[in-house]
Amino acid sequence: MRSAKLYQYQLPMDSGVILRTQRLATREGWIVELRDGDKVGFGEIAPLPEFSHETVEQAGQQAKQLLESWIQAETVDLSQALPSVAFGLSMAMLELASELPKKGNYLVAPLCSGDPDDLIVRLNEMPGEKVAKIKVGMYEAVRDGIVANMFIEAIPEVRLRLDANRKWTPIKAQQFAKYVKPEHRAGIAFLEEPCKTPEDSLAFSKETGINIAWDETVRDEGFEVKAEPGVVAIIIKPTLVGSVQRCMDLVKQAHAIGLTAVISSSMESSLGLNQLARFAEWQTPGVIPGLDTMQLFKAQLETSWPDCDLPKTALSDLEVVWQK
Ligand SMILES: O=C(O)CCC(=O)c1ccccc1C(=O)O
Ligand SMILES: [Mg+2]
Repeated sequence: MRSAKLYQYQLPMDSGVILRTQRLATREGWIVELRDGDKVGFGEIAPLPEFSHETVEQAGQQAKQLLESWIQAETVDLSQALPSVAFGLSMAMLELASELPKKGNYLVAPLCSGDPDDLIVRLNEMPGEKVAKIKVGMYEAVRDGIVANMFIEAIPEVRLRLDANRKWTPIKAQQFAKYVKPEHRAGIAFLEEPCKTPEDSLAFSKETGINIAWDETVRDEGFEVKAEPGVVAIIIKPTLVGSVQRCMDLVKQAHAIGLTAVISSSMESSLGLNQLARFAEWQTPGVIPGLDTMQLFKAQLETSWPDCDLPKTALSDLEVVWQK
């Protein structure tokens, strides 16, 4: 006997969270709960403003329709579903089928969006591989180059993941590269999406010898995983990409040609983030995921994130907006 519930959540965010052009004061989304006999599975559907093409309302609408068919039918076709809906529902189905392993990779790449000194402290405390993620392209390219150089000099074994989110023109990207000494360029594991177009990013990598990774490009229409000079990784943000199956296909294709696949957050609540940590441990073992986004919230939801002291809202405190 199947039953399902859709909960609505709103969680307060840290005051400094800016997404592209807007401040994100509250994170909003839906949690699905699927039950079959004594089995249960949860999933989070949370379109990210400025990144997802669908709104929270559209995702909620579609989730209700698909839940309706899940109650009635054996299988539900998620191939045409909105990415956030496909991800949340497929994750709930995976958990319901007891196919999502319990063990998670909570050793995330510390994200530096503020004071570089904080990051130095966190990196020194980090066991094993010292991987950090730094946003670049927000201020002067020259400043970004100096910051990257400083990190590599301070922690010689560091593996930086820099993320320009397609902000630079070829000239700006060159200005950045000029400040990273050639002998330090290996300290950059990769630079995500340096330029406004993939072509410019490929040219940048060729000219500078700095490895790059695709993130936005993975979500471009017609994207295919292929070997390209200078490209070493693809970033997979499941909420923006789609179903668990689609994400697993991407990981498999990346591995087949020797690329690193990095599972990354789209600012899911602690419930969704925990599932991503489990998904990352399962699908990309040994690779540090990009999940250091709990610090951007002021509250957790249902599942605790390791070592996080933020107050927690239980699912039972949320409004159930649909159930069958
Ligand atoms: O990838 C990570 O390490 C953290 C997640 C992250 O950077 C991010 C999170 C939400 C939306 C966009 C981005 C981004 O890649 O810029
Ligand atoms: Mg990015």
